[in-house]
Amino acid sequence: MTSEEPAIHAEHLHRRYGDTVAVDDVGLRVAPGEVLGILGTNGAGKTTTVEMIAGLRRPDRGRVTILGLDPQRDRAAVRQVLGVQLQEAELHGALTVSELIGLYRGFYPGPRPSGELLELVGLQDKRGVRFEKLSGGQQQRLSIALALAGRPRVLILDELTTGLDPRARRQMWATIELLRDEGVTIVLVSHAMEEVERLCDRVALLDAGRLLAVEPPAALVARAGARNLDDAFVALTGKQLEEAE
Ligand SMILES: Nc1ncnc2c1ncn2[C@@H]1O[C@H](COP(=O)(O)OP(=O)(O)OP(=O)(O)O)[C@@H](O)[C@H]1O
Repeated sequence: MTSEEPAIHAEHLHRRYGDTVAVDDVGLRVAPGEVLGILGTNGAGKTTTVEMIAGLRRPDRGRVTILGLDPQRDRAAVRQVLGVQLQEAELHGALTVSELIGLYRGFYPGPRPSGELLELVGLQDKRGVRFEKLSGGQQQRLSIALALAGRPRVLILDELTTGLDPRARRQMWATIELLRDEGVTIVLVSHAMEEVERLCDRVALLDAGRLLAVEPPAALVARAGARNLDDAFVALTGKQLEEAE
């Protein structure tokens, strides 16, 4: 980490649902241009954490800034710099791919061209197809294109490639690499070790709402005395990470 201002700064985040403590005192600093992976078993608190970072869920305690802005208080300004793809996007099913892309591009002053967005997610030949007629994987790819419409400087992706076929998954990785080269700061919630090892500068390990470690993948493997990230995850959490396909 450098001493420059972090792109994302989360401090002491805490969130409870009834009796369940979903996120317990989580702090993260993500440097500009960094790709941070968030790994954890089902229910570890990954989605709640990224929703709080994105300003979509209010923390019970703690604070977040994105490029120095408060995602709750400075909503309009944050919307201009942040792209978010969440697990289950709710989009208007009767609108076509082109219409949805046009709608989202309209939110931003200098949006990415439609053709470029479609190419980034491999949906060039689906322009005229209604959202409800797309396959699950295609809907997911469209939600990623929509997250990229405003050329975000910070991007939050919740399970980027879960449910995608191998070809679409590789294409999505290439897209992330391209955005990384453009200097976009990316938070990537993932269940796929190969994805995390390939794309992420550091990995945040969440378990039962608590942050166990934030380190480069290789450092986590070394610290756990493991052979690979899979084994390191088991060694550090005592749990097996199920691949959510
Ligand atoms: N809206 C909600 N109401 C009640 N409990 C919730 C709600 N959302 C999440 N939880 C609980 O909070 C905990 C953390 O959930 P969260 O979705 O953040 O985990 P996750 O790591 O993203 O899980 P997954 O890998 O399954 O997506 C879980 O125990 C979950 O059951």
